[in-house]
Amino acid sequence: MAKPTRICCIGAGYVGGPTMAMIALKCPEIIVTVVDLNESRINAWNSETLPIYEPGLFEVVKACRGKNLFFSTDCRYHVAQADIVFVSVNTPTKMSGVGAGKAADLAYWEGAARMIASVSTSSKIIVEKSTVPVKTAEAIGKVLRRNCPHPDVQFEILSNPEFLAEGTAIQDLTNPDRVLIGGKETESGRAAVAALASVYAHWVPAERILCANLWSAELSKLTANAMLAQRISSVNSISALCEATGADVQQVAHALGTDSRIGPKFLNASVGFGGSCFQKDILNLVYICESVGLKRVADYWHSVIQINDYQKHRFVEMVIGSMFNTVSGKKIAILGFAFKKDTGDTRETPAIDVCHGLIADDARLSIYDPQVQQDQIFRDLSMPKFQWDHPMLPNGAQVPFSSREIDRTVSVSSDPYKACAGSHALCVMTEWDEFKALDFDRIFASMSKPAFVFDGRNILDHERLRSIGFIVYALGKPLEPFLQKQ
Ligand SMILES: NC(=O)c1ccc[n+]([C@@H]2O[C@H](COP(=O)([O-])OP(=O)(O)OC[C@H]3O[C@@H](n4cnc5c(N)ncnc54)[C@H](O)[C@@H]3O)[C@@H](O)[C@H]2O)c1
Ligand SMILES: O=c1ccn([C@@H]2O[C@H](COP(=O)(O)OP(=O)(O)O[C@H]3O[C@H](CO)[C@@H](O)[C@H](O)[C@H]3O)[C@@H](O)[C@H]2O)c(=O)[nH]1
Repeated sequence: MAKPTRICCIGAGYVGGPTMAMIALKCPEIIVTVVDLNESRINAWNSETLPIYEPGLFEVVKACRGKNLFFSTDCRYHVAQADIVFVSVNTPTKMSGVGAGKAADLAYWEGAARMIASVSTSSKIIVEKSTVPVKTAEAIGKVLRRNCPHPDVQFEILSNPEFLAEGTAIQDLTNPDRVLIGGKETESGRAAVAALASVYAHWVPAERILCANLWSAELSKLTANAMLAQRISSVNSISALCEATGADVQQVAHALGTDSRIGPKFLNASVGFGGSCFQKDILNLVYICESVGLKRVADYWHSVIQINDYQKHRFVEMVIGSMFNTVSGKKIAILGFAFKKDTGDTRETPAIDVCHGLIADDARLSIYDPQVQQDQIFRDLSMPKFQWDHPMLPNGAQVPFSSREIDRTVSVSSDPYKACAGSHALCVMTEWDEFKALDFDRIFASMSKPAFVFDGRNILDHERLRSIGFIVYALGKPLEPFLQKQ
């Protein structure tokens, strides 16, 4: 293929929007259009308030929007025009039927493929940007070929998984560790890989553009997420042992991380990992292993999720146990609801499970997050698991708590001091920088006594808090006498 001049991306979400904005910024001669069925999302991309919060994103979008970057709901038209079609639709965990609770739901992907086939009158490169099970390209190829009415139209499918993390998307896209492109080992496959590589070559050094076969690229993405999550579960499991023995998980992690074979990143003990990817992708990996008869391998990766669930339960038990085994009727401030700092995304945030655990014990929660709105928090707390990633499905599955129960027990505050006033305890759920700068003398004075801090992210100055008078639980750190079981 000659140098691509028109790119269309199906799916204007956390991946499609930022990745296409970066391509448009770096490749001014390419027309990039991001399409989505969700009209309000597209309207937001065309407005001054983008649909996602991501540091630096607005500046990139503003620099190209209306020049070579466009957002539209006219999916069929823009796909038909494109040389390269990225598919960046959601691939959530299946909620029902075969593989429910584990397998990836490829319904959105298949819908996109059928649409591409039906509107294409010219050959195209189709790029899997979504995270998909290994061998998806084969299935999608069949859908494309069987549904396209024009026999001359050829589709070359590439796997080009995305490794950006939310909150640092623009940084990650500007300076990626690597760009991975998988393609068929045929002449046309290699040509397609070269065409896509030429897009990234506008700003990514050649040695960081890795080429692989299709199945290796697909599997690398699932494995990368599984291994990142595995590091967190490993250090989180050790955080429990630290509390039991008087070791300090941050000191242990530092000692481990200075071994150049281990490295220092992704060793921060936490209340648990969240986000739309880790759990979903590990469950998908587990399902694939089970499907090919590798039960021992499936069990190994499943244990990463089990430890993550254990960590969240352990945190709830610590809160309730420390507060004399009951939080019934007690106000507890929840600082942070997003799954990590610098994002407003709440998908699979550990805060949901912790809040549910506390509500089950009849606590009254007062939640503050600088980027998450009240309606989102209420939706998350009254929604069944996995429903968050099915934006187009009607409601219906069973909810853990009714909306009425959530209304009765939860309030959301736009001011952290109001959230904490009158509370018995505050729980740090997200590592927002602004929490470190709060006036804890003022907060302590406004709280019931004994006043507890449960730091699920280890971001606060625990010694200072103790000197103010707080009882402090710091995850994976030696327990102060008040918190030790007799
Ligand atoms: N969120 C991340 O940080 C991240 C990072 C790397 C990879 N991924 C993967 O990328 C994919 C997309 O993730 P996301 O977070 O951007 O999801 P998202 O839910 O934010 O966005 C997906 C968008 O696709 C749209 N869509 C679905 N079907 C469509 C169709 N047939 N036609 C047009 N639009 C359609 C939806 O309306 C939605 O706006 C997933 O497979 C995910 O696992 C996500
Ligand atoms: O040492 C750590 C690092 C992270 N986390 C938590 O792990 C979760 C995930 O964090 P992170 O990986 O930074 O964010 P994501 O946006 O979920 O990004 C992951 O998932 C994306 C989607 O597949 C991939 O593209 C990225 O490479 C991968 O890092 C969050 O809850 C973090 O708080 C920890 O608890 N301890």
